[in-house]
Amino acid sequence: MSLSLGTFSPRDVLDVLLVAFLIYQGYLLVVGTRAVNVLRGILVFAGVWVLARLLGLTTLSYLLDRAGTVGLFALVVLFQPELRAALERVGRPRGRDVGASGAALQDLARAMERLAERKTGALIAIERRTPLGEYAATGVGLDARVSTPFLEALFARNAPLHDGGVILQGSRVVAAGCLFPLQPADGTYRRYGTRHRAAIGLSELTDAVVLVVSEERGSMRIALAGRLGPDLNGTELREQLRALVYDRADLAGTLPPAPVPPVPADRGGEAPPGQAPDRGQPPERGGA
Ligand SMILES: Nc1ncnc2c1ncn2[C@@H]1O[C@H](COP(=O)(O)OP(=O)(O)OP(=O)(O)O)[C@@H](O)[C@H]1O
Repeated sequence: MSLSLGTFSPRDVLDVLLVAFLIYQGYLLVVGTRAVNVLRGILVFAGVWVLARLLGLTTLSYLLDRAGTVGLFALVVLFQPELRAALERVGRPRGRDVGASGAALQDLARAMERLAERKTGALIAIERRTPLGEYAATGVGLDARVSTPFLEALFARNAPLHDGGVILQGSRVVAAGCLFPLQPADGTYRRYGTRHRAAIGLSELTDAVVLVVSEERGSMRIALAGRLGPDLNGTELREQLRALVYDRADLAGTLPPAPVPPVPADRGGEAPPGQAPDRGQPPERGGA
């Protein structure tokens, strides 16, 4: 592309617009996921590299040059899930019912309430911009309308697909019995069981809104952007769902985090002074 205005053709404009569109789509794909942090790291790296070149720091520039070449390959490995998600998004058939409706919200919230009342554990991920195809592939593919009885039946004890997570795309249930990535057991949420850590883990790697009903406590919570929110009642759940999914808002920063239970001394931590153990949290377990 020529930089001279005289030779700046409509084709160049199209070229620039397409590149801008691709960059924007890439941004939409990674925003709200851990890839954003990696991108920030790359920007810092690039900044240091430019600075080293400007200042004529030959050894540092040489090292960063070499690291950059290797880094390109490392990026492909590192961003493999995001790259796969991007291709999946491009190849996704159009015209399916991927838009969520108010009726689906009510049915979903009602199902959550009923599951919580009966203390039936449940894990439901709602896809937003990051495609969840790779996680759906770990379970059983479905194509059903979101409805209260259907969701209740999926998680009913002894139901064949009650183990694992369910994935929703808009008003459709697209998979059940799925394996979500577990948040490491040595992280902030180490006192939580695997259902909660799977919810947090998926929300950390994608921008999905992940709902959890605790079998032990009958509580309803939302995991978003790697954080687990507090217990919600039905009204709060509906409000959050409407804002996060059905109005397509980006409220990743506004989800109030759940209080993190103190770590007992026998696990290398101490309860903060004067703080009583939080009996509202899932109890310690021997092995998840
Ligand atoms: N990686 C995972 N992906 C999806 N679901 C999972 C995963 N790991 C565990 N689960 C689900 O969580 C269930 C076990 O939950 P567990 O009791 O360990 O967690 P918890 O967070 O304490 O939840 P609860 O409060 O409901 O007991 C499993 O039976 C399974 O259905």
